[in-house]
Order: sequence, then structure tokens, then C-alpha cells
Amino acid sequence: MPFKEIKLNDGRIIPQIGFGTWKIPQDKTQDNVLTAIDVGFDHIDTAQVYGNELQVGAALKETGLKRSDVWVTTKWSGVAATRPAQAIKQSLDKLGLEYVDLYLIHSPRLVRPNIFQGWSEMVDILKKGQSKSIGVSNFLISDLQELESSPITPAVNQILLHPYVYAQTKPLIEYCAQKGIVIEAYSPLVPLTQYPGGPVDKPVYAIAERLGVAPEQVLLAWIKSKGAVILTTSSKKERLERYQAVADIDLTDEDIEAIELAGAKGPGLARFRKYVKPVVLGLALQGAAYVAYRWLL
Ligand SMILES: NC(=O)C1=CN([C@@H]2O[C@H](COP(=O)(O)OP(=O)(O)OC[C@H]3O[C@@H](n4cnc5c(N)ncnc54)[C@H](O)[C@@H]3O)[C@@H](O)[C@H]2O)C=CC1
Ligand SMILES: O=CCc1c[nH]c2ccccc12
Repeated sequence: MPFKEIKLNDGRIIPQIGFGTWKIPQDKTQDNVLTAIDVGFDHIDTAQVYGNELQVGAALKETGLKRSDVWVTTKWSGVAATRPAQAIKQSLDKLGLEYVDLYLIHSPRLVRPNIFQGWSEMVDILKKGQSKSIGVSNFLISDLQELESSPITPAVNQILLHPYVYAQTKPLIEYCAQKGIVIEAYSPLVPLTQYPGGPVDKPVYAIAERLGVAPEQVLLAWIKSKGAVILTTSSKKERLERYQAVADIDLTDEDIEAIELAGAKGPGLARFRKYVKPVVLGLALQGAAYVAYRWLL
């Protein structure tokens, strides 16, 4: 089955695979994005906190692509204690765009305890046309429940998704399906990048050998089987070509079950969500420093 164009609850169509730009140094971003677009990516994912929106924008300009031919997502990450209204203006400026396709709250920690208020600020951005769709990232069911009385449901929830966290994440995935919220899966290759030698390797390598494909393609095909948007990355053109080729790789129900059974024997969410806390702590310190600076002025 080729990559689907996934329909969001606001009627817009999002390309099923996106090129992620987290951790790409500024001096490499423009080239990497150009390579991604060259091999067929038409969906780029960045964020305020990645610090490379300017270079993403430069790449988009260099391609000469029509604005409607590329999907651009960015996120409000709360850098320097910004609120969404200020952050979106800065992001659009850096990207050199009049609108983004999707604007996300990067983490519920940015808006707790008043999640509804934070979401209302995102709705304002939607109304102003600064983003065509709005959504959230790293939201739990309890966070999403706070938004149930909003007239606008998040279009997506961008979350960590790979076989080692699938069993624990299933209730969230099911909740999102029920509410019409599309899942965007980030870090799908964690079994290869952060837990090589783990129980998922056995079925993944066996399936890869049987199909004559690479193990990373099997993991991305597994995400595809869930109907989620895939967010992945590489600086290498050949890898990006392999990711794109996943459009033509379909797993059987037995393959999917074998991967999930092995995934359930792995370490689970606690092992893989560690980075979020230090990052958010860093942002909080940055915010506190800014508030102190404004108070001293
Ligand atoms: N909203 C959020 O909080 C987050 C969003 N993201 C988004 O998702 C994007 C993708 O996330 P990643 O964690 O980078 O994705 P990922 O799990 O797809 O990992 C990509 C890495 O895997 C490597 N790789 C590919 N094949 C491999 C193999 N066979 N063996 C070993 N390594 C291999 C690639 O070279 C690349 O460095 C990010 O760039 C960002 O845009 C990522 C993390 C958090
Ligand atoms: O997006 C990737 C991980 C990350 C980097 N900075 C933040 C801030 C808030 C949530 C997640 C992240």
C-alpha cells in the first residue's frame, strides 16, 4: 500500500511521511532539507526550539516549490517564555512563510495546569490563518480530555511511537482515533538507534530478510500499518530514499503481531521518555531567566 494522504479532522490532507529536523545543526539544515525534498519528501517538521527554522525557510525558498506543494509543521516550544501569538510570528518570520500547515503545542507541560487557555491561544492562530491546522504533541489522554469542550479538536497528536512503547501507548492511540485526532509518530527507529540487540530485532531482521529490505524500513512499515504519520530523518540521501521506498512495503498481520509481541517484552515508556524532562527543565530555566530579566528592567 503506498503512502496514504491522511485526512485530518479539519478536512485537510497531510502527507504520511515527514522529514524531521530535530538536532540538525544550523549549518547542515538547509542542505539536509534540500536533499530530503530532492528524494521526494513534501513534509518538513521543525520547532521553535530546534533553532533551525531560518535554515528550513532558506531551503524551502531555494527549492522554488509552490507553497501548496510542501507541508510545513512547526511548534510552539515556549522558548524565552513566549506565548503562541508571539512565537508564531517569530517562526513565520524565520521560515519566510505567510502560514504554516500545522502548528503544535510542543508539550503539555507548557500549558498545564490551564490547558484549555493554552489551546484557546492556538485557536486564535488558526482563526488568523497563521496556521492552516493546529494540534498538540506529547499530550496524554488526561491532557486531551481538558480540550473536549473546545469547538476545535486538535488535528494531530505528535507522540513517541515505536514497538517498545506501543502496548502502553495503545489506550492513547485508541482515544485519539475515537476523537478523530491523527497520530504523528516520532522517533520510530528507536529500536535500532537506542536499543539495538533488544527483543524487537529478531522479528524485524527476519522480516527484513524475507522481504529483501532494510530493518529501518520494516519499522517504518509497521508505523504505516497503524495509519499514523511517520516522522523520521537522516542526513544520508540513500537512507532517505529507503524511507521513501516504504510506500511500497506492506507487512502481513503476522509480521505486525510478531513485532508487537516482541515490543511488549522490551523496556517500555519510562526508558525512552527521559529526554523530555531535561529539555523541559532547560526551557523552564530559560523562561525564568527571561522573567527575571524583564523584572529587573
Ligand atoms: N514532538 C516531539 O517532542 C518530538 C518530535 N520529533 C520529530 O521527529 C523527527 C524524527 O525523530 P528521530 O528521533 O530523529 O527519528 P528516528 O527514530 O526516525 O531516528 C532517525 C535516526 O535513525 C538513524 N537510522 C536510520 N536507520 C538506521 C539503522 N538501520 N541503524 C541505526 N540508525 C539508523 C538515522 O540516521 C537518524 O539519525 C525529529 O527530527 C523531529 O522532527 C522527535 C522527537 C521528539
Ligand atoms: O522535539 C523533540 C524533543 C524536544 C526538544 N525540545 C522539546 C521541548 C518540549 C518537548 C519536546 C522537546
